[in-house]
Amino acid sequence: MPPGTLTPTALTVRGLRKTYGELVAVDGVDLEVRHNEIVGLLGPNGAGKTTLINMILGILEPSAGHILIEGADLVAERRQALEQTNFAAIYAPLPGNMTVYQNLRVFGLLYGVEHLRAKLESLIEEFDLQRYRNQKCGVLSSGEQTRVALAKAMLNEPKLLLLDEPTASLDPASAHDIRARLRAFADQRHCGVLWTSHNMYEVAEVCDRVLFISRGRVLLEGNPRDLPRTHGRETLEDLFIHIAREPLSYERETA
Ligand SMILES: Nc1ncnc2c1ncn2[C@@H]1O[C@H](COP(=O)(O)OP(=O)(O)OP(=O)(O)O)[C@@H](O)[C@H]1O
Repeated sequence: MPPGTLTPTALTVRGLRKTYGELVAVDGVDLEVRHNEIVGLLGPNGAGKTTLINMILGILEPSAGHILIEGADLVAERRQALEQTNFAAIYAPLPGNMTVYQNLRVFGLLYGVEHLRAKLESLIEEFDLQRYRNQKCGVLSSGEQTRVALAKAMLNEPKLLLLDEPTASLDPASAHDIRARLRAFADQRHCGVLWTSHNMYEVAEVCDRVLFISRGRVLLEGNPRDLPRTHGRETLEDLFIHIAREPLSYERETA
């Protein structure tokens, strides 16, 4: 494929499975994330969302299945695949004893970002971090730390962005602002985003498509604005609660 040509998908997952002894945490998941697309990964606590994301990040080894990032196989072409990826989550804060600028610079050097100084300035501007640039990350509020984590996640201009509850600690205005920035990032950079959230209002606003996962399996997939009515529910939250309570009825429906 000629350089610069986009592959059909940012992420393709086939038959992905992860077991811990008897427990099947992820049970044969197939999914795709296309460019310019924000896909919500929804499911109750313990459904397997973080396990799935950790396998896509190459942190956890799958028990079975394949992961392709921008067409590169995560096992056979690991470096090429991971170079196209980045990640942000509240449980993975940046080192607290370094300043915002130092953190972004160190990650920029690790990623081999070209014109790093200019890139850092534009991200500091974009994420409204000017006031905190010389503050140690450990003293920032969780909302401020989230903005730094998102700026870090965009340093290498990933084609696949994995976000585990990116707005969980943000006030409603900041969360709205971050959603708008991520939407713009996906559209302008032709990036695919896989986004986990327990906030159904947010998911309906920002996601192009959602996947409901329960007990490690994808039960439903579709447009978050249409899915509730298709399944006889008023809202995405109603649908979520119903699936979480009665996952077996949806397994039969999709079988
Ligand atoms: N290292 C591990 N060893 C054993 N079991 C694990 C391990 N990691 C996760 N699990 C189990 O795998 C299942 C899926 O966990 P996972 O963290 O992926 O869920 P989740 O959907 O991200 O949940 P939450 O919404 O609460 O973050 C859970 O039952 C969990 O207890």
